[in-house]
Amino acid sequence: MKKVAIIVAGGSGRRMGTDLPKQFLLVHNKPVLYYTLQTFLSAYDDMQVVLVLGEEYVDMGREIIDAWFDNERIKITIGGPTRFDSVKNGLALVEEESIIFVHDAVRCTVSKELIQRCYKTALETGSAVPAIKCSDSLRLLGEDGNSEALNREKVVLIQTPQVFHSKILLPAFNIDYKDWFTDEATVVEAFGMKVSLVEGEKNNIKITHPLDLEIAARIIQP
Ligand SMILES: Nc1ccn([C@@H]2O[C@H](COP(=O)(O)OP(=O)(O)OP(=O)(O)O)[C@@H](O)[C@H]2O)c(=O)n1
Ligand SMILES: C[C@](O)(CO)[C@H](O)COP(=O)(O)O
Repeated sequence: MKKVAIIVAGGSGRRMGTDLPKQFLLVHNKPVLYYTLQTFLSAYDDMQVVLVLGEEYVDMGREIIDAWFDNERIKITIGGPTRFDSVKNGLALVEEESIIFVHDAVRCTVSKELIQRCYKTALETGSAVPAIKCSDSLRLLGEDGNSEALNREKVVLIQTPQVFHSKILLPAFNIDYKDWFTDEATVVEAFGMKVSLVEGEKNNIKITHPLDLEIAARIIQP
C-alpha cells in the first residue's frame, strides 16, 4: 500500500518562546525538522512526505530538504491558522489510495519501529493511534475549585504519528472544525468511526517547552 506522511510544521511555537519556531531549532547542529524527516524517510523506502510549513518558512524548509534529502520524495504545502487547517492542507495533496501518517514535526524523537508498528495496525484495522500509560496521579478539576482523583489505569496519553487509511481520513476531514479537535483521532471519531490504539513510546516526546529541547538532545544520538 502507498504510504504518505503529512509532517505538520506550520506552528509558531508560542509556548517555546523563541523567535524561530521550534521545528527549526538545532539539536546537535541539525534542525528538529531534519530528524523527523530522516526517520520517516528511512522507515520505508517508498514513504512519500507532504511537509506543511508556515508561509514565511518555506525557504527554510526547502534549504533543509536540499541539504539532506531527495526532493522527489517531499512535497511542500502551506499551513493554516490551526493544526487542523494545516493537516487539511496536507491532505489536499494526497492523490492516491494510501496509508496516511499524520505526525507533528516537533516529535523528532519518533522511532522507525513506532512508525512501522502503526503502519501494520492501520493496514489491518484502518487506524493506529499511539498511546502511553501515565505515570503520574491524575485529578479532574471542578468548576468550584475542587478536584477529584481519576483512575489512571483508565487514561492514556496520545501521541503521533496518527495513521489512517485514506478512505477514512480524507472524508473525515471534510467536517467543520471544532475547538476540541486536538488531533486526528478526535476528527475521525466525530466522523463516526472508532480508532485503534497501539503502544506508543515514552521517548516520543513533543517539543513544547524549552526543557523538551534538552530532553530531545539526550534522546538523539549525535
Ligand atoms: N497552525 C498550526 C499549528 C501547529 N502545527 C504543527 O503541529 C505540531 C504540534 O503543534 P504544537 O506543539 O502546538 O506547535 P505550535 O502550534 O507551534 O506551538 P504552540 O501551541 O506553543 O504555539 C507542530 O509540529 C506544529 O508545527 C501546524 O502545522 N500548524
Ligand atoms: C497531536 C498531539 O501531539 C497528540 O498528543 C497533540 O494533541 C498536539 O497538541 P498541541 O497543543 O497542538 O501541541
